[in-house]
Amino acid sequence: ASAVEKRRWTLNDFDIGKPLGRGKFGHVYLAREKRSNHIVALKVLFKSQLQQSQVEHQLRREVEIQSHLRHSNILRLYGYFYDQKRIYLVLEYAPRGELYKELQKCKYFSERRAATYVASLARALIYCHGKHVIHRDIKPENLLIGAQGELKIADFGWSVHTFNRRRTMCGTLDYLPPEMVESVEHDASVDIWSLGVLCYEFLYGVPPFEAKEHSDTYRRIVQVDLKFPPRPIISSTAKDLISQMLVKDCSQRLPLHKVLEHPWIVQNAEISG
Ligand SMILES: Nc1ncnc(NCCc2cnc(NC(=O)Nc3cccc(C(F)(F)F)c3)s2)c1Br
Repeated sequence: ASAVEKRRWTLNDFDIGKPLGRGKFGHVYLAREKRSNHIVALKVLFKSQLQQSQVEHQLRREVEIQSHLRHSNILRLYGYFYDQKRIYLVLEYAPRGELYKELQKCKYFSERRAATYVASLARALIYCHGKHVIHRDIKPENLLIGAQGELKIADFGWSVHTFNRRRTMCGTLDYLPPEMVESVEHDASVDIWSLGVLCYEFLYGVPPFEAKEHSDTYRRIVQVDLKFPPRPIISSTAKDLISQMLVKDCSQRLPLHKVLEHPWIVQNAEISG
């Protein structure tokens, strides 16, 4: 099918299909752009809800940032349009759906599958950081699976250009590095921390600093209270990589290109085409 051409879309340009999922701000539907017959995902957001949450500027930033990103492990945002009450995001469709559902189903991933995902995310983040974009919200809920089983980072609603540092708190605390939890200056290395949290959760099925109370999670993060459970049995090289990413001092975290050279990744990640 021809690329989804950029033009002033209206809802009439699409045939709407089944619901794909629901996010905090709205539902996502499978859709087909009539002219190109291109299958897309259409996220429907209510203006009223965006206004009362005062996040319009974040949405504008997401559309702006995404219009410059082209990477096989980043879900495309082709464009947007709006009507009286709603804003519609025209997104690349990820045929194998949401990673967090896959993780719930499998409980945890094999070391090969986890390393393959971590390697593709590291490559996508190297690409983003090269364009001075930090995602800041890397977590299973924002990861989708493409037709060949490859990971796609989605939802740049919390991303920023690195020259302006933001201290906005977002969503679950689990993935936030100490400097964001303590609301101090932060830079691209926040994504390295979140990748370390993700790697741990891929292998154990739970994030490393999970606790019943918010305040306990907060304390475990700022103290980097990192413990590896006895089950499932995980290689020492995997634990070594995680320990080099979950470091309080953001300048001491393993740089993303070193993540790709780490023995655990080299020995376990399937090289994608
Ligand atoms: N199988 C699938 N294939 C493709 N997509 C699927 N789901 C949608 C994934 C998304 C990609 N990008 C997104 N972006 C936002 O939601 N942005 C957003 C929304 C509200 C407020 C804000 C803000 F204002 F707070 F920034 C920003 S959701 C699924 Br399931």
